Amino acid sequence: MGKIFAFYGPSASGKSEIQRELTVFGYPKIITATTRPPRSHEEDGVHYLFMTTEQFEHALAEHSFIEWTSYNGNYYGTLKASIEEALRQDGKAHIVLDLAGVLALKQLYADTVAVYIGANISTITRRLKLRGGAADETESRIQKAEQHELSIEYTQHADVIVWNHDGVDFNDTMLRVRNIIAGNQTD
Ligand SMILES: Nc1ncnc2c1ncn2[C@@H]1O[C@H](COP(=O)(O)OP(=O)(O)OP(=O)(O)O)[C@@H](O)[C@H]1O
Ligand SMILES: Nc1nc2c(ncn2[C@@H]2O[C@H](COP(=O)(O)O)[C@@H](O)[C@H]2O)c(=O)[nH]1
Repeated sequence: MGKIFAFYGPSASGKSEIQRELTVFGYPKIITATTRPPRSHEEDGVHYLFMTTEQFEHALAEHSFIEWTSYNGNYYGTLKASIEEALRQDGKAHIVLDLAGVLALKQLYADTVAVYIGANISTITRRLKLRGGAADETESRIQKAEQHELSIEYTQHADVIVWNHDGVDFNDTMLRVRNIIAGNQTD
């Protein structure tokens, strides 16, 4: 049976970059679904399964998700089928969720490893402003980070914490993450 590494943390802490690198190293990514519009570089079936609200609500009515949430006015959810597929394989798969999603996954699959990817607020602010997009959404992401996602209440559920703010060499971040997945380091 496979094992799942669930990454969570504030916006722009580097979760997607880490996932991208892990797929290069052959670790399969579990793709979640969203109704958020794709960013300019994002592809359907690679970054997310991009759905219309109608498609998402239909899947919800069919009980296709093991968990789902609403964030900044968009739905996000984890398809039961994608988790089952990952677990059928013997390898180690990774997924990006919020804390509630991680806890829901852990409840179903107790050996899920929760990996918090953090970055300080100045890094988050800088990276989000660089990403561009709607100013009110950027502000909301910064506020969520400041008020919740950097708090001890949020980080305390992690099995392991990795800080990836400006000044941390991304190669070192990846080395740590790969060691965690290989089982060489858990704290
Ligand atoms: N160690 C690092 N040093 C410098 N820049 C980084 C580092 N890690 C990630 N970044 C950059 O920060 C930006 C945000 O990263 P990424 O999209 O992976 O964050 P995220 O946590 O997935 O964000 P979100 O939850 O908002 O989707 C990207 O432009 C990425 O290239
Ligand atoms: N509970 C879930 N949270 C999810 C899922 N897919 C992504 N996310 C989280 O949503 C926010 C916003 O993501 P973004 O791509 O718009 O920046 C972030 O915290 C993700 O980790 C999911 O299926 N379930």
